[in-house]
Amino acid sequence: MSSTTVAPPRWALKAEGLGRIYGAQGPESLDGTGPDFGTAVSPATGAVVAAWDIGFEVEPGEALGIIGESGSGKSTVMRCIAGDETATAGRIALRGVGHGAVNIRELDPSARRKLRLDQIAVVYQDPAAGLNLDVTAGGNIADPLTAAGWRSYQRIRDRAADLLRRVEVPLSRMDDLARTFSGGMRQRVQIARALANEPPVLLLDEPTTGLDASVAAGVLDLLRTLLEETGVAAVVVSHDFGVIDMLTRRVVVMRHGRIVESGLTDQLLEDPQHPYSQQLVAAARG
Ligand SMILES: Nc1ncnc2c1ncn2[C@@H]1O[C@H](COP(=O)(O)OP(=O)(O)OP(=O)(O)O)[C@@H](O)[C@H]1O
Repeated sequence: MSSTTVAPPRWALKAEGLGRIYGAQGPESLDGTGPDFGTAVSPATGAVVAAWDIGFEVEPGEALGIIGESGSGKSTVMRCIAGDETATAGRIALRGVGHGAVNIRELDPSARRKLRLDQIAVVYQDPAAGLNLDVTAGGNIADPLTAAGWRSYQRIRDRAADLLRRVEVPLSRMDDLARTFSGGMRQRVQIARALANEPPVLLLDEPTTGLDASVAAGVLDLLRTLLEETGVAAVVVSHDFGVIDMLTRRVVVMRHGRIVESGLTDQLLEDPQHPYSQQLVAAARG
């Protein structure tokens, strides 16, 4: 008897031909845009081709970096994967959804929102985007747990305490409002909340950009440890090669909405091929 069972893919997240155009859709908006033309704005229609033909795979336990200057489209890619906005082209698949056979871009909004409970978590640059500052640290972590069906008050509290311990926030602060926390502490609570339901995919958008250098270094250290320990598939968006170097194994370089180069982070830092990557690496070296 033949079996039609499909083996699950190795990757946890795959993007293929992903695109997001603001304004008129269609080929006439693509012409004259991208790195070769030095602009993401269509000369014909004025549409902004924020991201086009973006593709990559991320395996469990692996972190992929997306680097590029402001406006290159990296946050757009992340927001399309997170479901914060809708891609206008391409395919996004998760191993945890139909063994990767479903294009989650085509799910209805409520099914898409549900993925944020147990499949994809996001850490935003601004902790206020990922936390309710008028709720306690413990309450912020309890939120995704109760949304995912946790009911026992004690179990939720124990889990929140566990997570706070992991991100090195003193347990004595568990019942304080997030608003009373420093920037670095808020970011740690946001990370704890993102990890609460053990999502297979974690998206980090400039996770340390708003922090003082010494505080950022501590958060980066924590993230590196957590990425190693949890086996999560992570995408790290940053304009800073220091962050990408510390957290990721592979990287894609974006400019004017397109990928101009991709490869192993170490190799790309050592020997960038595209002139734009060379420029970014030279800038990072000071
Ligand atoms: N809602 C929108 N409407 C029109 N254009 C937009 C919108 N959001 C983003 N863009 C444009 O899309 C392009 C890519 O923006 P995006 O935020 O993804 O870049 P980025 O590389 O993440 O930059 P930054 O680091 O500054 O956030 C930019 O030209 C931006 O102006």
